[in-house]
Amino acid sequence: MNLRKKYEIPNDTVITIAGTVGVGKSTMTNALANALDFRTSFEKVDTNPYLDKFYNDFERWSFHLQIYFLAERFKEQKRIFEYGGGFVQDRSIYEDTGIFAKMHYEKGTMNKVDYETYTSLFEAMVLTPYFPHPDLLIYIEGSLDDILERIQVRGRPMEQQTPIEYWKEMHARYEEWINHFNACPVLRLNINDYDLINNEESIEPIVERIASFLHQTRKLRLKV
Ligand SMILES: Nc1ncnc2c1ncn2[C@@H]1O[C@H](COP(=O)(O)OP(=O)(O)O)[C@@H](O)[C@H]1O
Ligand SMILES: Nc1ncnc2c1ncn2[C@H]1C[C@H](O)[C@@H](COP(=O)(O)O)O1
Repeated sequence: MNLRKKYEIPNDTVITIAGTVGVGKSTMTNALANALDFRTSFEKVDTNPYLDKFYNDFERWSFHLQIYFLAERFKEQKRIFEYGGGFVQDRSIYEDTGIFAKMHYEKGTMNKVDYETYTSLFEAMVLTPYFPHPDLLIYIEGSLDDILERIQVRGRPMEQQTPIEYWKEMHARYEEWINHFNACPVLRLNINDYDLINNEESIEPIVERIASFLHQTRKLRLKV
């Protein structure tokens, strides 16, 4: 059944899914798009020409990778706009700068000049009135241990071989980042509160929460 109609979710809605690597964004993107009959926008991991190289040598490839991701996400943003919304997006553009680029700069694996070049490009592209922000960002959170286990189970060698310290640092940064994020409304979900793998039905209460959240934020926006 199309839950979008049941819960009166506008068909131009754009939902973006945020959260650390392995937390379950792609799984949520598929389940939600399926339930709402929306299109999906995924990060391309297998065809990314820099990702493997990046995991082997952060310093050498972090700038190239950030530019690649920025270009890819911007193209996706354009596609979403051209369709007039009705999308679930796997990972937000805000995480590229707020988590990844910042972390690599602060940890010394991206140099200052590259970081400044990247952030000025990001700001020119994203921090403009012409850039449409999503209607909702769903932030998925879970314990570090659960996430490390998921990374192992999923089995991308480049991630499995990365030291745990990297994921620990990222996990802590995500908590800090989401507590200050204000580019669009945020709905937080904990991975212990649903199980999309073993119980497909568990998407419905999530859709219900999304609907009530969207109706509230849209009403609030109409009032101001
Ligand atoms: N609710 C869940 N319960 C158990 N495992 C899950 C759940 N959601 C996702 N996973 C598993 O966790 C791993 C990472 O999920 P994925 O959606 O690829 O994460 P992300 O896109 O955030 O990196 C995958 O192996 C996936 O099957
Ligand atoms: N902006 C990014 N910088 C570095 N690495 C990134 C960035 N965006 C995604 N990634 C990596 C992290 C994962 O290894 C893959 C896919 O992410 P996932 O959270 O599994 O969807 O790309």
